[in-house]
Amino acid sequence: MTTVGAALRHTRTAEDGLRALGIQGRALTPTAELLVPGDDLAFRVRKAGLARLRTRIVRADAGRLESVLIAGPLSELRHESVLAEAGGHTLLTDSLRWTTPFGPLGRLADVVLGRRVVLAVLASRLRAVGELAEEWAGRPVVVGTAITRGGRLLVQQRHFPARDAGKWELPGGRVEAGESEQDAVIRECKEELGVDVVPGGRVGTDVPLHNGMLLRVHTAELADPEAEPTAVEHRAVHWAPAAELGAFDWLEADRVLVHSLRDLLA
Ligand SMILES: Nc1nc2c([nH]c(=O)n2[C@H]2C[C@H](O)[C@@H](COP(=O)(O)OP(=O)(O)OP(=O)(O)O)O2)c(=O)[nH]1
Repeated sequence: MTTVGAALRHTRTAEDGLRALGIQGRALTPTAELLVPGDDLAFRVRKAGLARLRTRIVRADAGRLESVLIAGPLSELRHESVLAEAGGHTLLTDSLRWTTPFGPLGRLADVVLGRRVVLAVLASRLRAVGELAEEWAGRPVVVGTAITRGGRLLVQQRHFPARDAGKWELPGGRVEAGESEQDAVIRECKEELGVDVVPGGRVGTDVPLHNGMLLRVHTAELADPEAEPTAVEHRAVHWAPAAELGAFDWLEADRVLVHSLRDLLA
């Protein structure tokens, strides 16, 4: 489900899903490939007689992507995509609510044109999400660990390789052959921080990495709450409150998880 969640947040899904129908859509925030709250999308929808629309992502976590209209010829538009596990599959439910400002005539255009376009866009987007999620599903996984204590998150500063030196990340590393993700979390935290942790659930969506792997973050608590993690392989470790999380010079992939990590602490 978290891989589907990542595909749903990917700018390629938003753009390709629409392009297939001759609708031009583009993410206005190209710095991240996964959309984060605050990112805007711009659309030009000729088929429905609508000129330009601009929407803003207001939520992007493991189970939900939400956007609202911020400019365009509708009085209101809200799009929610909700993911749920269903018998080994991931179920995606889309709901779109919009209001046209043109009275009865607008409502007629809605029924005749609007709904048809919306359904076609959703079907095309669903295909794009499925393709991307399938492409990522076989990737090797890097686990990241969100260790929390007293409303703070443990973050660590990399020492190497040179291009990442000074950047901040979560403890973790590659899952080895035959190892479960939870076991990898326990092993990496022992190696990197010298502490035992108890893994919990998941946080945020997966994040595709440029090296062909998939970053997947698990929550964890210290087995001994009094234990002090130390920087065994890293330059520094730090317990960060939610308000500090936006200020770190994160590895690029972690940046798109900051809002989910903040929610975890809230
Ligand atoms: N551990 C960790 N790795 C991350 C994060 N974000 C991110 O992009 N990565 C990338 C950096 C690396 O390309 C890859 C895993 O790196 P690593 O050096 O921690 O993994 P490892 O211990 O298994 O690697 P190695 O030293 O055995 O070569 O994942 C993160 O938050 N934590």
